Amino acid sequence: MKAQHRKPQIISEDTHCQVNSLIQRLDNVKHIADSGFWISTTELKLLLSLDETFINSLNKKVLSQPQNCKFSWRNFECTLVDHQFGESFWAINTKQNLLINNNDALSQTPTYVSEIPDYKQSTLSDSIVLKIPPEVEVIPSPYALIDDFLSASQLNDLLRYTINKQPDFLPTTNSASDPNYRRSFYLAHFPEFSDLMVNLVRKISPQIIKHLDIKDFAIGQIESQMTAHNHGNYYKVHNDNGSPDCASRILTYVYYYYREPKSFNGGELVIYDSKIENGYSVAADSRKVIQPTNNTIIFFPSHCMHEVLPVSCPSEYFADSRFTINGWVRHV
Ligand SMILES: O=C(O)CCC(=O)C(=O)O
Ligand SMILES: [Fe+2]
Repeated sequence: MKAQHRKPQIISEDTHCQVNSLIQRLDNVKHIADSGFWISTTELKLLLSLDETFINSLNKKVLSQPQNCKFSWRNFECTLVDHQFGESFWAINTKQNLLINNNDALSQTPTYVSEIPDYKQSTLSDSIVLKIPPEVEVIPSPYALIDDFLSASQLNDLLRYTINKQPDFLPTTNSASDPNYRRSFYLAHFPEFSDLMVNLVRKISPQIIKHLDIKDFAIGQIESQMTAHNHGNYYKVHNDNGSPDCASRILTYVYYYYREPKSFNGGELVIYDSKIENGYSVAADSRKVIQPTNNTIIFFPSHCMHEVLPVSCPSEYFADSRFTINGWVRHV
């Protein structure tokens, strides 16, 4: 069959205006969704150009079934969130994984999600049947990495110092009741290098705080510890400010170093994004995997869930360990 060539259609001025005003309207809705502002039913009617019949049925729904009262409009979801001064208020969310009957994709007819049966039972039929897997908002975890943090001679001295201190390293403990939560060794007292590291971290923290978009805070104490992860060592998923004595930790830093050539594998730092579950911030499925590269330092918010994957260090020599100086920037 011959390919059919069509003349390109010339878009009229009128169509052009309609397209522009549609884009403007969708942008406005997205703006409200992104800002998290609540809007009243009257404002919603204007914003989405909803007709009177729909608003009447929506108001009925609000009265009869205020829980889980939501409806879809294009790729947005409007959810009833509050009543104030006799007015209903709505939050708008952008839908992520929309599974939608294509015929309806352009329809502006809103659909009550609460009228749709169970998600699993839904089929794509002629009627408006929308999906909606339970939507979970994932909050990405930010981090900042700096390469070549110490000079070559500082790194060299630090390595020599660390290896000489092997007899003073102790097995780590953890506030979790599970004794298998963490396996590694630490040194609490190393003034020759903790002062150096804490001073550098104090100097750079204001920039990091800005970069990570962390709400500005007055920097107080900065803690530091030296750690060694050898064969089979790890640290399971945790955050660094979950117990009352750690609650003022805002920023975590981890400086990585080791003897070259590198004689271990694994030991990646995994930082999980967050999601809210039953009012608590928990680890989402999405994560960033950070290689513990020699002479790099990483910063991330202390509330983010993270873990250290198991280290394989065939020689089992202490000197071949994955070493860190890590710690926390507290608010005053
Ligand atoms: O060693 C690392 O990469 C992270 C260590 C850690 O999470 C901690 O000490 O709290
Ligand atoms: Fe940690």
